[in-house]
Amino acid sequence: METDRKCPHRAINPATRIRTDPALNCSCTGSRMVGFPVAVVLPAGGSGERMGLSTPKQFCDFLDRPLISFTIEAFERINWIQNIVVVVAKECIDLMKTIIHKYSHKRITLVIGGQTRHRSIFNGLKVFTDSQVYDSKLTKPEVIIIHDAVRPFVEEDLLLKIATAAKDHGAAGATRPLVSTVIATTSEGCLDSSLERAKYRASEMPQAFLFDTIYQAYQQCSDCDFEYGTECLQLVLQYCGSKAKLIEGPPTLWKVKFKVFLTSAELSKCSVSESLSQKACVITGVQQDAVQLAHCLEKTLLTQLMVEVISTPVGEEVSCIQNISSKEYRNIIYVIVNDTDLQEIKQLVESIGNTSLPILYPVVVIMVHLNKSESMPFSNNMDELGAIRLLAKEAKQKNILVYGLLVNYPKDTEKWNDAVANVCLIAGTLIKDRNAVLAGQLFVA
Ligand SMILES: Nc1ccn([C@@H]2O[C@H](COP(=O)(O)OP(=O)(O)OP(=O)(O)O)[C@@H](O)[C@H]2O)c(=O)n1
Ligand SMILES: O=P(O)(O)OC[C@@H](O)[C@@H](O)[C@@H](O)CO
Repeated sequence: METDRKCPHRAINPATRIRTDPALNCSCTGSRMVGFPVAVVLPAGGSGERMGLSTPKQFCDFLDRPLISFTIEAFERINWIQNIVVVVAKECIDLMKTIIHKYSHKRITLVIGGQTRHRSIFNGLKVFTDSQVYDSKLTKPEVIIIHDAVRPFVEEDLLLKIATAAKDHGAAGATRPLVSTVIATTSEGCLDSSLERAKYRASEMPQAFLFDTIYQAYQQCSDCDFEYGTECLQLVLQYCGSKAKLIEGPPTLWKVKFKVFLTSAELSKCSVSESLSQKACVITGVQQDAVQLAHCLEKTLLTQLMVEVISTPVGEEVSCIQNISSKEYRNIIYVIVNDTDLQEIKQLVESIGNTSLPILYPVVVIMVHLNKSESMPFSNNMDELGAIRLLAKEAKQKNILVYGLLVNYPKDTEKWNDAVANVCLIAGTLIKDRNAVLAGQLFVA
C-alpha cells in the first residue's frame, strides 16, 4: 500500500486515493495519543450553596444545556482518555443518567459522591480499585486527571501537558496568576501582613496525579483534611512528598462559583459564537463548476462573512486540513459536483474531528451538492444523500454539525444567480445559528 508522501504514518488507497486513518501521534492530522493509560474523575457532587439556587450549579442550564454536559463533552472528544468517572450526589443520580442519555455521552461511569469534595473525589478513585464494591470493570489508569465538573472550558492541549507532567513528577496542576494581592488579617480584623504576590498563584483545575500517589494520599488523609481541605496538590505533598509541577493555564480555566459566573460564561460563549460566524472557507476539488460556484459564494457572502476558497487537488486533503486548523476555520462549505458518495465528506469530518477545532465550539460543515446532470434529478439520489443524516449523527459526537444543501445547476444565468443567492442565504443562516437540531437535514437552494 502506497504511503502518504507528506505523512509516513498514513497509507493511501490506490483505488480511491483516499488516505487511511492517521496513525498514533500523527502531528500531520493533529490526532494525539499518550503512551500511558489516563482516566478522569469529575467531582460533581456538590450543592452549589454559593450560587443560591435550588438546582446544584453543575446541573444549571448554560446556553440551553446543563453545564456538566459541556464539561463531559470536552473530555469525551479526547481519545486518549479511557474512562470518565462522574461523581454525583445520590439524589442526583437519576438526573445525571437522564443527561447522559439525552446528550448521548459515552465512556461514563457514575459514582455516588460524599459530604465534601475530597470525599467525592476519593469515591471516584475507588471505582478503579474496589471493583467488587463498585461492580465496575474499569482498568486502573497510570495517571488520573481530577477536574471540577463546573469548569466547562478545558482544552486538550492543557490536559496533555498536565497529564504528561503528572507522569514525570507524580502530580501536576493548572494555575492562574493572582488577580488581587493576598493579605493576612489579625483576630481584630486588621491587616497582619501582605503576601508578595509574584511568589503566589491561584490553584485551578485540571490537576493530574500518578494514580497510586493520589490514592495513597487519600488513604492517609485525616478527617480534618476530608472535611475542610480544598487542595489535592497539598495532600500528595503532605502524605507522599510529591511536589506537583505547576502549569499556567488560559484565562478560560475559571470555575462557576457564583450566579454571575453563569452569565459571564454565557456572554463569553455568545460573544465567541458571534465571532465563530464571521469567517468560512469554501473547499472544492478542481472541477471548474465547483470552483466557479465557490467564487460566486465568496463574492456574495462577503457582506456577511470573510470567505476563503480552497481548491484542493485530490491527495492534498492533509494540507487542506492543516490550513483549516491553523486558520481556525469553524465554518466549512464543501462543494461536490454530481457525486452522491459521501466518502469525501466523511473523511473531511473525521480529519476535523482529529484537530482541536471542535473542542470548545461546534464546527459547521455544509456539504453543497451541485447537481449538473439534468437527466438525474435529486430524487434519484435521495437514498445516498439521505445517508447524510447518519453521518451527521456521528459527527455531532465530535461537536461537528453537518448539513446538506442541494443545488441544481441551471443553464439559465438568472436562475443560476438565484440559486447562488439561495445557497448564501441558507449557508449564512446555518453558520450563524449553528443549530444542532437541524444537523443532518438536506436543504434545497
Ligand atoms: N461534596 C461535594 C462538594 C463539591 N463537589 C464538587 O466539587 C467541585 C468544586 O466544588 P465547589 O465549587 O465548592 O462546589 P459546591 O460545593 O457545590 O459549591 P458551594 O461550595 O458553593 O456549595 C464541583 O464540581 C462540585 O460539584 C463534589 O463533588 N462533592
Ligand atoms: O471553590 P473553592 O475555592 O472553595 O474550591 C476550589 C476547589 O474546588 C479547587 O478547584 C481548587 O482548590 C483547586 O484545587
